[in-house]
Amino acid sequence: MLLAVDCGNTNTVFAIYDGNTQIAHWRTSTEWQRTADQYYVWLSTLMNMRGIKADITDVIISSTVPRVVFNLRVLADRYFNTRPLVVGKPECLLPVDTRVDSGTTVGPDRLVNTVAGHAKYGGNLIVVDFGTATTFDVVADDGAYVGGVIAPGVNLSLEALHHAAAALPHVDISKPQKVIGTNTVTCMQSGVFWGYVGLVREICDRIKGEHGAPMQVISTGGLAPLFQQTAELFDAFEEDLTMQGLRIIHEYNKENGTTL
Ligand SMILES: Nc1ncnc2c1ncn2[C@@H]1O[C@H](COP(=O)(O)OP(=O)(O)O)[C@@H](O)[C@H]1O
Ligand SMILES: CC(C)(COP(=O)(O)O)[C@@H](O)C(=O)NCCC(=O)O
Ligand SMILES: [K+]
Repeated sequence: MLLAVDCGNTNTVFAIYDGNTQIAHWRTSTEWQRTADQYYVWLSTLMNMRGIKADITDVIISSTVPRVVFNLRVLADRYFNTRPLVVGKPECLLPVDTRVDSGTTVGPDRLVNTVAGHAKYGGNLIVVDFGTATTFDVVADDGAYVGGVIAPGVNLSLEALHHAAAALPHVDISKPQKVIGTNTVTCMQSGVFWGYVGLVREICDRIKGEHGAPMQVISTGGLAPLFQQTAELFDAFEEDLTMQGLRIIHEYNKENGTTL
């Protein structure tokens, strides 16, 4: 079985695959200090609760937080006796090209989203991932990652207002019924929610204009369901695009004989 780990700046998701089938997934907060032993206690408890036998033979990791990779490597080595594939490392092959400025780093989550988007929807895509940051990944006709956009995340924007202004409280995001807020909380929610709807629409329109071919827009990430209610922004919603991509990349490396 495969253990796939998608580590974002806020949350880390672990998923277990038996072949192409996802058997379970669990989410924990991202903390670079967490040790391999701590991960294992947490993971094995959840696996036992679901009656999943721990016959993990392979591990694949995508992490936007470089520091957590060390302990995840130890987890794979100590408890599953395997060397993990780490997306972004030279030994991890990708089934798509990356065409960006030389010497630049692309977030592994964006590469993984590109792979999954291409596998399911072909080329000419914009993948919008509502995570800690909101990323727009542009997938070319042939499935290559050719760049994109990084915008401050939805919760990050609300937190920034709260931290910078003494009278603005911590507010959870939700879709306000009206644009005109009648109290501080609904004013802030309106600014971020409707501001975000505008941001997504404008960025996608401009990407489509520059790209010069019709494109499909796919949404994913923790806060994507919130914007799914504004249906006209997206052609499709994928709950776990990054996980799907990790499974595909693992399979690709197996088929292409990567020995780890
Ligand atoms: N179901 C949810 N409801 C509300 N907020 C959520 C939900 N899931 C995730 N979030 C929040 O959305 C943001 C992005 O989450 P996530 O996609 O897990 O981020 P990342 O991949 O960057 O770690 C975080 O601020 C997180 O707290
Ligand atoms: C843009 C990101 C911070 C998004 O991370 P996330 O919101 O998933 O935690 C991450 O993809 C990253 O660190 N990227 C490196 C720079 C780049 O992709 O160009
Ligand atoms: K993201």
